[in-house]
Amino acid sequence: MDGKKLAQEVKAELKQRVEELWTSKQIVPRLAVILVGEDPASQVYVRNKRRAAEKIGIKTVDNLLPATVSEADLLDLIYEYNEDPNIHGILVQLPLPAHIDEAKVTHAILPSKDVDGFHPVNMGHLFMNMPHSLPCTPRGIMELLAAYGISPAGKEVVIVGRSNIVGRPMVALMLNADATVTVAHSKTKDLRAVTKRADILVVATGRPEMITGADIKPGAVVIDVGVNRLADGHLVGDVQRQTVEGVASYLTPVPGGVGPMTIAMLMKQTVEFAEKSGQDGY
Ligand SMILES: Nc1nc(=O)c2c([nH]1)NC[C@@H]1CN(c3ccc(C(=O)N[C@@H](CCC(=O)O)C(=O)O)cc3)C=[N+]21
Ligand SMILES: [Mg+2]
Repeated sequence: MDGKKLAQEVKAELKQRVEELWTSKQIVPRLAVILVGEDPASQVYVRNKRRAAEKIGIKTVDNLLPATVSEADLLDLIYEYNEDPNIHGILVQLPLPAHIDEAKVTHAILPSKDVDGFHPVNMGHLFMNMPHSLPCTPRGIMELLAAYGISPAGKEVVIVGRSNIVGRPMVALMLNADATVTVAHSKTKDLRAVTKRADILVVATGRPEMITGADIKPGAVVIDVGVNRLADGHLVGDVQRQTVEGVASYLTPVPGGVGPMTIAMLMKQTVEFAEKSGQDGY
């Protein structure tokens, strides 16, 4: 499944919506991005986001804060953006340094500006099937499936990983799409028995190539969320491509699968927030 190509199509559509927003309301979508410290992987993502935004016509306001920044100063910056009517979305790149409480920071973002969908209010709305903002990676996966004509309705969906960023919101999205959902994780007893049941398998563990051809049902759709940089510099997913390719009906590549869709969904959500701006709260 070609996430890179679909992401390009999504971004081309967004560019048009951004132009229309300017023509009709003179609004330019603005996204505040906050990156703390100098983690090289995070810098790559922030750069990719900025590049994508520029092409679409979204303005990004980048904040590169030193790893030593205090939690209080970081919170103050978020409060400023919360109040600023020209900022439609706020993204704090995770992970944060150990001395900063990630929950406190993500909960400080106004839910209506929470482009990542990590705020408990947004997570709660998502689980009740009345979403305002959706976590970008799970949303990107749903759009990828839809683009390939794969409906989760009535399917056995197995999600490996239970993170707040991917696994848990993925449960809600799949349930909202009428799938039968199972979540496996590091304490699951017979992982292979569980993954082999899946019609659609979503793997988000951060463990390089942990899922092999022997772990999946023939014809399964396999979504690989992993982005693992190996010591030799090359990138692998959580799924072993060589052994899974021949068994699965569809597989998302790494790179070029879920990653580009994540960025496209971040852009989409920013545009949606800008389109809603000025309307009554939600
Ligand atoms: N608040 C927050 N929101 C996030 O959405 C968020 C975050 N923090 N912290 C880090 C993770 C990771 N993440 C990725 C996004 C795009 C690619 C991506 O585009 N990957 C390319 C390859 C890029 C490369 O070469 O390294 C691909 O898969 O083709 C990867 C990873 C978003 N995250
Ligand atoms: Mg885990």
